[in-house]
Amino acid sequence: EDEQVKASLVALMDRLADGNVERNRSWGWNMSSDPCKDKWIGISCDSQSKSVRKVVLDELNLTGVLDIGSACRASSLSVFSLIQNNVVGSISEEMGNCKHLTHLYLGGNQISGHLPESLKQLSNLKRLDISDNNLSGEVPDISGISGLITFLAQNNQLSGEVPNLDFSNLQQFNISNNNFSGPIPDVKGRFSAASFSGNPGLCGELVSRPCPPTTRKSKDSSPKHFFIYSGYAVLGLIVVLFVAFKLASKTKPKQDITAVEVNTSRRSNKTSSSSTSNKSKITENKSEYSLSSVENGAALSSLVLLTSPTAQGLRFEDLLRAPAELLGRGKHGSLYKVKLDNGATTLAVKRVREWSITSEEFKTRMERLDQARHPNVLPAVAFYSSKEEKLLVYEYQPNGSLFRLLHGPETGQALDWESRLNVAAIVAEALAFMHEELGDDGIAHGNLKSTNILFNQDMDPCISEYGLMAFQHQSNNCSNDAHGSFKADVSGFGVILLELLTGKQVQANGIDLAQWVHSVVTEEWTVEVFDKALISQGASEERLLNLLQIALKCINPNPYERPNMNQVALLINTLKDEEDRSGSDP
Ligand SMILES: Nc1ncnc2c1ncn2[C@@H]1O[C@H](COP(=O)(O)OP(=O)(O)OP(=O)(O)O)[C@@H](O)[C@H]1O
Repeated sequence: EDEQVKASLVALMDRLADGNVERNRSWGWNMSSDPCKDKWIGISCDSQSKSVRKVVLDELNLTGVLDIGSACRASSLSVFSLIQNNVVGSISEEMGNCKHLTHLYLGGNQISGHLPESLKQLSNLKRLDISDNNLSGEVPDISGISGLITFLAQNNQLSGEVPNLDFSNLQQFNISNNNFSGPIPDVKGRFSAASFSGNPGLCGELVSRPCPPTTRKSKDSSPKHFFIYSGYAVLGLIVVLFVAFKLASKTKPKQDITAVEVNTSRRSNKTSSSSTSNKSKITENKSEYSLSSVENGAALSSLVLLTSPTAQGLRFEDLLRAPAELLGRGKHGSLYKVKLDNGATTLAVKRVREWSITSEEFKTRMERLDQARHPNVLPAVAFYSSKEEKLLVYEYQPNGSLFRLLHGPETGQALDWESRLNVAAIVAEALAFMHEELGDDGIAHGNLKSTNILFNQDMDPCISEYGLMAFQHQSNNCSNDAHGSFKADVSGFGVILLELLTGKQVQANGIDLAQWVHSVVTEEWTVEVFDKALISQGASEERLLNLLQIALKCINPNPYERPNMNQVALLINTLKDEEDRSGSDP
């Protein structure tokens, strides 16, 4: 397999160099040497598996033809960068092989032709830069690439409508100087006219050009579109009929998409009888579910379903009846893993005690949180509130927490430096987004720590339990206003960075991690701080130190001197970009 990877890379370089460039012998890139061991120029490898992770060939004056499909045969390739060469050719459909790509930088070349449909298969893509080329045609529908944060396509001849992207998630976006047409979508105030200028066919408030009412009509009336839309209509009808059939076959009338209240008092008798009849199935933790308010049939107690599709049709009695396994008892409550529909759906139910918040306030908070969506923040799917207790229902995340990955039985070996930096960047961005969205509402995370960073099915980190607890640490953070709770999140994030850098637990054998790091740094033994696994993997000491500096800023004892999360995210992203672009690191 290694030989095949090598052959693909050599083929890639043969076409890139294409006889125009006197291929320097010291570059490597030949069948008689090894891309990782012999450090071919522009190649970075995973230090453990010795597989090629990055190809960065920026500014080498390459003038040949791009065959990115070849590079993607190096199966674990995550970064491909070819900025500012004079490479020609087009991007082939074979790019669909690049499933692991997170960064694709092709800016400043002479690449022509259409963007291939296979672009949409790059589901892990975070940054795409195709700016300053000769690309034409429409951009394929890449709305399914949920984690995309950079889309730079300026200075091409691309046409069609503005790509349908999640603008609330994008950090960089530019399609200026192309031939895009039609209305500019709602960019959530994140981008200015400069990102759209030089496209005479675009209209909308942002470019001060009103959209003619016929823009869509004329397009939609073509026979092709008629058939497409009739197809959709028939499909929609089938779905509606299927849903109606499903709903009719259930005993209870069901809920609508948005927050629907299920009054538990009406079925309290059923609940108590069914919970008795199912006792044998339920683990010993079941007693934790015997919510007194439900048993008493309190009129206002209800399970509120939020907008997540997982919540649809969820009933309180289903939760009560299902087998529940206690996962942990934290400071603020207990957490249960609950399996529904014979294990087809697994939920995590958090039971919070002693939270002095009225049911009304709690409801407003939960609904506000439901509106602030970020792909790396786990939303609650439903909640329940009574005077005595609150329940929060989340989707169960099968891949454990950052705490487990760093300190669990499998140990932090599994997480190399690049992955740790990636986790830091993703969590920082997600937290910065939430702070921005919920700043006016004063809702911070309130309890940020590595057990609350969970890995989803794609092994992407997600912040869980956001806004679940009112701010708890005022006394340590000198402020008791909402501002203080955001600064406490920054400090919590700083401690997570320390865990990533040191591989050590926050509190071990009575030693506090932050204090320990401070003392080692003060005594100028800084390198001693870092996780030995990172050093032996050959992680760049300079970037380890840079991340440590950011962590120390975040945990500054004076909350007013801590940066805000936007600043932190920017610093970490810059660091990550440096790492991604560093062709020479091991
Ligand atoms: N949605 C989820 N899916 C899978 N595991 C989860 C989920 N939510 C929490 N966990 C894990 O369950 C365990 C217990 O969670 P819990 O929130 O009770 O603990 P904690 O975060 O240590 O405490 P607390 O949040 O109360 O301070 C933790 O290891 C956490 O990582």
